Amino acid sequence: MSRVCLIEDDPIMGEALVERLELEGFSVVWHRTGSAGMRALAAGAIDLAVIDVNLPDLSGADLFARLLDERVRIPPSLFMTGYGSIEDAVRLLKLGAADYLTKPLDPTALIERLRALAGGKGAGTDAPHDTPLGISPAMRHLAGELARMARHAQTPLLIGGESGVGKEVVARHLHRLQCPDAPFIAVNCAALPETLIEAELFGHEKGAFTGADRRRAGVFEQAGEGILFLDEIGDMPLALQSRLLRVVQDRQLTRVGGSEPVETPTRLVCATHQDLTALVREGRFREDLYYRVRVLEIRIPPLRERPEDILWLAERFVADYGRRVPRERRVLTPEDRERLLHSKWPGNARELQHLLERACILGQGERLALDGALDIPKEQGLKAQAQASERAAIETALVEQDCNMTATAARLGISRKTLWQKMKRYGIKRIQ
Ligand SMILES: Nc1ncnc2c1ncn2[C@@H]1O[C@H](COP(=O)(O)OP(=O)(O)OP(=O)(O)O)[C@@H](O)[C@H]1O
Repeated sequence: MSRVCLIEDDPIMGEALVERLELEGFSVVWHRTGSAGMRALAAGAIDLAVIDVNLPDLSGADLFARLLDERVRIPPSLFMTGYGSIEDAVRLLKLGAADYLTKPLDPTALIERLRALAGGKGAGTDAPHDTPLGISPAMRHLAGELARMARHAQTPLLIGGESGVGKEVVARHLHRLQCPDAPFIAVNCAALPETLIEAELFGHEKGAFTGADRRRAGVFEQAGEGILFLDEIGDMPLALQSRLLRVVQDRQLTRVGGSEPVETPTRLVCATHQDLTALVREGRFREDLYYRVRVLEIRIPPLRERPEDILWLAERFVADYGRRVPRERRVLTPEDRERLLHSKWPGNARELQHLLERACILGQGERLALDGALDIPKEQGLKAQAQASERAAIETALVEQDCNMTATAARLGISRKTLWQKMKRYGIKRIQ
């Protein structure tokens, strides 16, 4: 059953719409202010939104723009505008709204548009936007598991799965379900130098080591009652594993150079693309910590094992591009879809995302340029693949930073000069 979020302040119209939508088989949550509606949309688990443009606290257009700024995954949204507010409607369409209907509203037209947006299947069926993680049976099941796990707010969770499969996306989804108002802090254990991990995790007291000129909270403390996401937990050095174990066991930590214990209510969510059992057998991961971090466990299947999600993800990535670069709205053709379905996606969702980003950037009009973007044959070896991935990263950063060279270079962690040289080498043009 499709879930509709109705944001409408008029009590009579609101009541009537709720009644009609429910009669038509939709499940409805009704909010009378823009801020309450925004919170509901940000919390996810909504398939479609119907939003009045004139709300008491903020306009529907501002609500939509704010959600975009916060990079919330917004469900297909229909706006209801008063007669004569066509400018608002145009602005909304440019921002990525699905459509608008003018008041006085024709409820039957509204239902038809909602059915079309729910995948043409109507309410009560499995719409493409039914879950925030994917439409495959595996991802639907996983979404259900996460909803249950969210109720056990202190139990550690281990997320397994190949690289790029969406482990952080799943952790963030759990956060939205469990504690959207508390922090979500992500740390990649593989990316931190060994000497820094301890202070980064547990914080340090003033004078704990050279350069520690003030007390600093570690990520555990920063996460507070929220979630600490430790990515690549298999790469954590053994010495630190025992410290982490004590913190998870005792639910308190001691800062580096300190002696006072500090309580930690944080939920630990760890992720790994490695086989932790094998690491335990090889003596590279502590067995006791292994049991402690995997009290709850989920494994995200690779994309090739859930082909139903390929086009679902693809549509989202293309729509994301359209939201970020509204003047360039691209649409997948049936041939594009066919080609995407036939790839094996060894790099999973991340590979699909990079490919589509690149194909959108290179595309023209409504067409994506899948040619070339798709053909990075593995036979060309690691160098060609690394270059293709470097090129995609540069193009993505350029789009995200609106082609601002300084910001793009900073985002990529390289100098402007290096960025220019690489753009020249790859023939990347600044697209304004
Ligand atoms: N269900 C999803 N919906 C939308 N985007 C997704 C989904 N799954 C993955 N992605 C996108 O794919 C990319 C990779 O996802 P993510 O970083 O969560 O993977 P990961 O498994 O944590 O990767 P790694 O093992 O390399 O850390 C991200 O940019 C993410 O936005």
